[in-house]
Parts: sequence; C-alpha cells; structure tokens
Amino acid sequence: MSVLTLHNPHRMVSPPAILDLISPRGESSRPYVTLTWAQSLDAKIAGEGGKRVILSGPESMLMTHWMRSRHDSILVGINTLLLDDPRLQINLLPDDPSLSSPQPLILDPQLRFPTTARILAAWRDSQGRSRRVRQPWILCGDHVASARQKEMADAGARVVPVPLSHGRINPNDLPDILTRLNLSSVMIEGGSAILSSFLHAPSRSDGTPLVDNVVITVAPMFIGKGVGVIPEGQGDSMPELQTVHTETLGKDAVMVCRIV
Ligand SMILES: NC(=O)C1=CN([C@@H]2O[C@H](COP(=O)(O)OP(=O)(O)OC[C@H]3O[C@@H](n4cnc5c(N)ncnc54)[C@H](O)[C@@H]3O)[C@@H](O)[C@H]2O)C=CC1
Ligand SMILES: Nc1nc(O)c(N)c(N[C@@H]2O[C@H](COP(=O)(O)O)[C@@H](O)[C@H]2O)n1
Repeated sequence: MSVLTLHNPHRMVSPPAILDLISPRGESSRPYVTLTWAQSLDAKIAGEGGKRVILSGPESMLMTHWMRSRHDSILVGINTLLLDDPRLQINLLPDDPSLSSPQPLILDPQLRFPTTARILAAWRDSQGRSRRVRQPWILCGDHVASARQKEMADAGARVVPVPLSHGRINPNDLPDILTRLNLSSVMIEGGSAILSSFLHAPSRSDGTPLVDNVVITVAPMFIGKGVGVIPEGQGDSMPELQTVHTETLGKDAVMVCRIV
C-alpha cells in the first residue's frame, strides 16, 4: 500500500478539480498540447549533472498522474529518458479499467535510446496485457541507419522516423506528427531543452499558440546547482503567460497558465 493510500484513501479515487481547467479530451480537431514540469523556488527541475530530484509532494505527484491519464500521449526528450529512466505510467492511480497510461513519445534525433531502458523492459514484460504499460514510441531523425532502427524495433520499441530541423524535431511539426499517429493530445513533461523549445515555438498556422496550457508545480525548496527550467542563455523572448488558476496541493503550489 502506498503512503498516499495510508494517509487518505479518498485522495486516490478522483482527479483534482484543477484538472477541469484543461480539456485534452475536448472536441477540437487539432491535437491538444499541455506543457508541464515541477520546479524548485530557484527555478530548477533537476540537480547537478541532471540528477533527478523529487520535487512534487504526494498530492501534486498524484495530480500529475491524473493529468497523464487524461492525455493520449506523454512526451519527454532523450536526455530525460537517459538520466531518469522513467516509466511514464499512472501507477499512483486506482486500479480502474477505464484508466490508461498515455502513449510515451521520446524525442530522440540520433536514436540514442538504450535497449536496457526500464520503459522498454516494462513493455516487454507486460506483453501488451495492460492498458497501463504502453510501448515506447521513439521519434528519431529520418537519417538514422535502418539497422539501428531495426535494433530498437527488435528490442520492442516502435521507431518513427521524422524529418529534422537543425538536428532537432521541430516543435511546430508535432501537431501533424500526432495526427499521423492518431493521437489527439500530448502532455510534454520535459526536460529543460524540450520545455524551452516548445515555449519558444511560433504559433500554429491558425494563429493559436502551439501550447494550449502550461501546468507548473512549484515546490517550496531550493536546489542550488542544477538544471534550470530553461537552459542558460535561452531565457530571452519568452512568451507572456497568463495565470488561469493557482492552487495549493499539499506542500506545493500548482499553477495553470495559458500563453497570451
Ligand atoms: N522536474 C521535472 O518536472 C522534470 C525534470 N526533468 C529533468 O530534465 C533533465 C533533462 O533535461 P535536458 O538535459 O534539457 O534534456 P531533454 O530531456 O530536454 O532532452 C533534450 C534532447 O532532446 C532532443 N530533442 C529533439 N527535439 C528537440 C527539440 N525540439 N528541442 C530540444 N531538444 C530536442 C535533443 O537530442 C536534445 O539533446 C533531467 O535532469 C531530468 O531529470 C525532466 C522532465 C521533467
Ligand atoms: N511532476 C513531477 N514531479 C517531480 O518531482 C519530478 N521529478 C518529475 N519528473 C518527471 O517525471 C518523470 C518520472 O516519472 P515516473 O517515475 O516515470 O512516473 C521524470 O522523467 C520527469 O519527466 N515530475
């Protein structure tokens, strides 16, 4: 039994109301994009050398898992995959068959994804039996050698080659990529380079911001030396954010913002 369940069994059974402010399962014909992260008071998302830090308390971490369950897909950069070895599941949520983990997407231009990654081992072990354990889909550059792509496919991942722009996957290509993959929403969790790239991205062709919502968990702690929300030198020309709502969840403040 988790610490959460011991403290308050009721906390586990329904999503926090703050999530009603985001609507990734709406009627929109275009993919819905949520950008989210947890940060310290000195605007760090990880420790020195990219060491993972647990910033979120139980309540806001649970909120993050509910938010995961409401999106079709979840996206991280390859450095986050290499440093954190995440699972990207909804393991804090109740065992309810109507809940499923989002489809993990990893932006990995050079296809550095290791065959030993936990997310891949979990998928192989599950043999597709559970909606909570999903196959990792890796978006790599279309230049990557087919032998290397095959190696990852043989290890159990789905490899999706896409065109690169300046060695990266262009954030503005993401909506079309999602549509092609039959995914109608994405929750982008980081890390720093990915957050910066999506925050700096120009609007979509219809004039609306690429990112529909920004959900930030602020933990009352200092990290000191570590990985900033935005990499050094990339803090200029940031978009203006409007706060839609701020709420205290346990020890943390959770902000829902929109880009204006
Ligand atoms: N506190 C939090 O909420 C979170 C913290 N993190 C932390 O973030 C750190 C990793 O962040 P970073 O080193 O910045 O790596 P990252 O996870 O942002 O990955 C960056 C890599 O993604 C690839 N990429 C593909 N398309 C890209 C694009 N459009 N823009 C930028 N990169 C693109 C590039 O190869 C690039 O090197 C880890 O220490 C991890 O613990 C990660 C997620 C959430
Ligand atoms: N919401 C949140 N709070 C924190 O304190 C964090 N360190 C993170 N990190 C993100 O969660 C991923 C790991 O999650 P799982 O163990 O797979 O559930 C990590 O890779 C970051 O994306 N998030």
